[in-house]
Amino acid sequence: MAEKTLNPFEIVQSQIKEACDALGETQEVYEMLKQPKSCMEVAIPVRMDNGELKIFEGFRSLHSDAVGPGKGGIRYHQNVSRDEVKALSAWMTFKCSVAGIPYGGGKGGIIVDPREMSKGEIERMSRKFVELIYPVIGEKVDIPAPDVNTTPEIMGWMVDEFCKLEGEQRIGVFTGKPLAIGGSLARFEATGYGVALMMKEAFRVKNIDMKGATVSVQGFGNVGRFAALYAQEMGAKVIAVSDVSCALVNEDGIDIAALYEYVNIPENKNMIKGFEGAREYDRDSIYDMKVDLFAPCALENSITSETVKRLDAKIVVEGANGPTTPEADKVLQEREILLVPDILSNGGGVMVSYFEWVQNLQGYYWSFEEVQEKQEVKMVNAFNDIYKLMEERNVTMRVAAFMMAIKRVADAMRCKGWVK
Ligand SMILES: NC(=O)C1=CN([C@@H]2O[C@H](COP(=O)(O)OP(=O)(O)OC[C@H]3O[C@@H](n4cnc5c(N)ncnc54)[C@H](O)[C@@H]3O)[C@@H](O)[C@H]2O)C=CC1
Ligand SMILES: O=C(O)CCC(=O)C(=O)O
Repeated sequence: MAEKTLNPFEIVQSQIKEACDALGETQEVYEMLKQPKSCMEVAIPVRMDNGELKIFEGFRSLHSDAVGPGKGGIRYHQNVSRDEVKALSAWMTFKCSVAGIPYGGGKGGIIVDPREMSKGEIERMSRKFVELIYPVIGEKVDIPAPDVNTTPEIMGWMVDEFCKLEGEQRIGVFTGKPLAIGGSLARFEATGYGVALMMKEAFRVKNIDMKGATVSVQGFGNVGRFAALYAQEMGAKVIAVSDVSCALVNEDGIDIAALYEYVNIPENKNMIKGFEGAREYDRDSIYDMKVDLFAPCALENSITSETVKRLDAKIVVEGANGPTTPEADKVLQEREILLVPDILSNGGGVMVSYFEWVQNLQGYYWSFEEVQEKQEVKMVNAFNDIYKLMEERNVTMRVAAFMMAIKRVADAMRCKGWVK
């Protein structure tokens, strides 16, 4: 049977509806949350290296600022769309709420394949994008950060552009910056580290010893590589990883630290293909691995009604945003596979972005260990609260996470008199 929808915006709307119904929330709350407050669309002119002028389409969506300023990354990808950015901004509202940090949700994106551009072209496009979205971002308005294909270096150009327009230092307007200009220690590792912490909690509640437990990770970018690295450090055996180029399998465990070094060699272009410590398959073979835990850390719509049939795992921990479709969600539930949802499990990134922002505003910086300790306490508490709610209300962990998130946002909207 074909999927009802793979449109992430329709998917997030269905998730909001399900949680509002389970909470017995008012129609007003649903109406306020089912779409973003604003979504700016911009045409970004970029002079390419060959002298040609190209126009790229970009977006910045602010889903909600009920709890605080918008917060969320900027994605560069050829499949970015207005609906995708709107959906991602809504997930940010609920992710920040679950994380217990004082932000709403925002997200940005440009329809572009940065692999086809030079560094100079990417820099010019990034700076122009900031100039165009300048009216809707700010340290206390909406605070962007990295996402797919955007890096600390790009955040550096962006913050520089913003501060020039502002005429003063406002470095808290972007997070995920390089350390030399106000980035936080442990931000680069934060999302993947958080995913690994959530793996640890999931193994605990499922009574599976993490030492020697088998794990597969889809995606070996910022999130996937640190999820795999920390999972291995915590004792798990990462037997398969994949990225756009291929899947790598080694039943004795892949040496993730060595693979990390390998992808960082410039000629390997950030890809795992050609690594010698494992067998190579096509990238979708990752779905066929028998493992204790599968972590999708690439893009949306990875686990669909089709691919879910191939999964043989006891736990799924979502590193990506929106990797599981609602139909696949139901199948996982029927098969009693525990799913730790994205708005909880990949919240480590925005949590440490929040710590970066706090450090920027206070002008005083914490050590790597201090940041990771704060992150661990917050994430483990959130896991336990959501797990408890799941048991009490006999719902999935995703519905429980949405219920907790929506309740907090609804309370804020009521306090401001926006809804009854
Ligand atoms: N970077 C961050 O702090 C956060 C990222 N996320 C989400 O995590 C996901 C990954 O983001 P990043 O790691 O930052 O992006 P990235 O650009 O660093 O890496 C993406 C990875 O996915 C791989 N990939 C793409 N298509 C694939 C496919 N069909 N099969 C297998 N691998 C594929 C790429 O090769 C790359 O390894 C996205 O959904 C993003 O929104 C969520 C929270 C925070
Ligand atoms: O670090 C941030 O502010 C946002 C990260 C992000 O875009 C996400 O969690 O999806």
